[in-house]
Order: sequence, then C-alpha cells, then structure tokens
Amino acid sequence: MIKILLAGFTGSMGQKAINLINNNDDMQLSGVYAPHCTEDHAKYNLSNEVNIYNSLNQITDNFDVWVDFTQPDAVYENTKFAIEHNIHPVIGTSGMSDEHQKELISLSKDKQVGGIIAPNFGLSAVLLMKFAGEAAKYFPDAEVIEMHHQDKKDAPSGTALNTAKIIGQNRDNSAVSDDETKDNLSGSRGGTYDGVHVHAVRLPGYVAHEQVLFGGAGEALTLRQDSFDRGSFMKGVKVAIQKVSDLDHLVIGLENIL
Ligand SMILES: NC(=O)C1=CN([C@@H]2O[C@H](COP(=O)(O)OP(=O)(O)OC[C@H]3O[C@@H](n4cnc5c(N)ncnc54)[C@H](OP(=O)(O)O)[C@@H]3O)[C@@H](O)[C@H]2O)C=CC1
Ligand SMILES: O=C(O)C1=N[C@H](C(=O)O)C[C@H](O)C1
Repeated sequence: MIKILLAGFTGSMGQKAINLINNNDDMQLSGVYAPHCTEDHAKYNLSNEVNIYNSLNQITDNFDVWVDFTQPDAVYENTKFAIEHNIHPVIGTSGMSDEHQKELISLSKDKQVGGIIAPNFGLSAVLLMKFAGEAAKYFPDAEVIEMHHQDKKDAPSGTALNTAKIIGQNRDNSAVSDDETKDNLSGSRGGTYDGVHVHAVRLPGYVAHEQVLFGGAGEALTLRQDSFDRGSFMKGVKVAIQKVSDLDHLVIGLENIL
C-alpha cells in the first residue's frame, strides 16, 4: 500500500487527485497538507481518518509519497521537506526556479530519495515537448504560445518554460534568425527563455493548451496539444505515484518513468 500525503487538496487538481487515490486499491490517502484550511472533511471529499496538517512541522507520520499541487511560492519548501523526510515527491506544481530544481536534485542524490517534478502530467503535452525537441534540430526559429484558464496563478506555464528549454537545448543557436523588431507595445513579443519567445494567454473557457510554431524558408510547422479536462493529467499522476520509489534521485519530466 502506498501511503500518500497530498498538498493542495482543496484545489482543482487536488480534488482530482483525491478521486484518483480513492479509486486505486494500491494507494491510501493518509494525510493532507493545507496551511489555510480549517477542518472540513466532507466538503473536500476526505474521509474522517485523513489527518489535515496546517504546517509542515506538524507532519510527523510516515508517508511514502508526497503529491503536490499547490502554488509556485510553496513548492520549493514542500519538496525540500519531503526529500529531507525520505518521502518521495511527485510534484505537479509549476513555477519552481532552475536554481531551486538543481539544489533539490543534488539534495535528493545525497539522500538517495527518488522523486519527480513533472511540468505536465498529460501525455499530449509530454509528446509535444518531445516532438518540439526533434523539430528544433531542423527548424531553429520557434516561438511558444501557451493558453490557460484565467485562474492560473503563474505565467508563463511550467510546460511552456520547459518546452522553451528543450528547444534551446536541441537547436543550433547560431542558426537562429536575427530579430530586430522594434517593440511598439511593451511585451508584444512575449518573454524570452533560453532565447525562445514565450507568449501566455489567459481566458475563461480554456483549461491548458500549447502551440509551438516553427518557421523555415517558405514553410512552417505547428505543434499543438490541448488538455480539455483536468482528468487528462491523472494517468500521468498515477504512473508517477506507482513508480517514483523505483528512482534514486529527483528527475524532471514524466518521460523519465514512462
Ligand atoms: N504538472 C501538471 O500536469 C499540472 C500542474 N498544475 C499545477 O498545479 C498547481 C495547482 O493547480 P490548481 O489545482 O489548478 O490550483 P488551485 O489554485 O485550484 O489550488 C491550489 C491549492 O494549493 C493550496 N495552497 C495555496 N497556498 C499554499 C501554500 N502556501 N502551501 C500549501 N498549499 C497551498 C490551495 O489551498 P487554499 O486554497 O486553502 O489556500 C489549493 O488547495 C499549479 O501550480 C498548476 O500550474 C496544474 C495542472 C496540471
Ligand atoms: O495551471 C494549470 O492549469 C497547469 N499548469 C501546468 C503548467 O504550468 O504548465 C501544467 C498544465 O499546463 C496545467
């Protein structure tokens, strides 16, 4: 039985994760971490046996896996806490800096605690990132457009940043066309990450979507993925919970365990 602590259980993803755990016989939701939540098991689909912890230092029980769907400003501390307490982190929360990721990978190697940070648990997004890396070898000129629901707290998305990083790692940066556009409206060319322009759209009705546009001489290639429902992330979360203890350090990306 995999004993799970879920952080962010009141949120959109947290509620989906509770259903996933409750519907899998090899998983047990043993605790939830929620600094702002007063006890209200029924409202959040929790059985009364599940402990609600309001601060990290209350967490004294043993857990196997820490599932995190919280907020960018909480995720580093949470992941560090999990690794330091020999709990395997399965991290979906976006917004962790490269420096923090590097530090936690190093900590996980020292402690030999396997874990995963997945910028995206959806297969369509994982494949889009893989294909973008391949396309970037032939089309070095590329831009990323991500589109999300209006409640998303961070921009650009973790998936978009990871896509830009993969493009930057796979293309010949000396072959990228010069861009001397004069920005008449600040921000109109988006932000740049590893030299790749990234644009973020926030609109009601959307869930999570991404396009990567590659341009070449007289031709273009467009890659697109759409998550129409948050349930689309749960297959990836399930695999991560089941396989994370096979790892001996923290890895970035679901593709590492598929
Ligand atoms: N990797 C992936 O495939 C996916 C990742 N995500 C990411 O997951 C995260 C959560 O998304 P979503 O569920 O939509 O967001 P929500 O805003 O719906 O939920 C956020 C949750 O985090 C809790 N929370 C807020 N502050 C803290 C804190 N300081 N410490 C611990 N918990 C806190 C909230 O509790 P309260 O309201 O009580 O403060 C709430 O339960 C985001 O970063 C998002 O980008 C989302 C979808 C897929
Ligand atoms: O906030 C979301 O919704 C999502 N966040 C993740 C991200 O920042 O990439 C994954 C997915 O895009 C949904």
